[in-house]
Amino acid sequence: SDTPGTSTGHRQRAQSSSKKRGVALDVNAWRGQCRELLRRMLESADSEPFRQPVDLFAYPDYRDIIDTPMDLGTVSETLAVGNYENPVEFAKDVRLIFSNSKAYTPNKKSRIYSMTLSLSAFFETQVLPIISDFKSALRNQRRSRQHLS
Ligand SMILES: COCCNC(=O)N1CCN(C(=O)c2ccc(C)o2)CC1
Repeated sequence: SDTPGTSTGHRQRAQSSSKKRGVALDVNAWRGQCRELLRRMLESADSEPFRQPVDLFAYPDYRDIIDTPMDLGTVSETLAVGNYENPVEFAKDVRLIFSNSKAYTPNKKSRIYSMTLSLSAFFETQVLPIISDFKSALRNQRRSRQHLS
């Protein structure tokens, strides 16, 4: 505005969440959304083999094949202590669970591998909007900070 002494003319409100195009653009919303997604996966019977680390006494050759074991309990703990910076890092660990299972399975008809397939199909549909909402919130945040005087 041109009234001397007022600075509202060019300053954007640099809020963490602002309404834009009907979506709440909150750069922190992804964490609660990922916790809820994990909760829904953990309640599914398909996640049973993936809730805890692999028992190396039951599968003694597991580490010959798998370099980086991962499980939903570990992902849950990492999220809870704040060690994921964004939903992309979270999705990378969850996807590691599924790629480990695909690498270890002796054949594509194994029961545990088939559980991986249905669980990962569910995961991918649910995590996509979480990641795209986070990226648009980040773009919006950078846009509004950029114009700050
Ligand atoms: C109750 O869960 C205990 C911890 N979980 C496991 O021990 N496992 C889960 C990971 N895993 C496989 O993805 C896999 C693919 C094909 C076969 C035969 O196993 C190996 C077994």
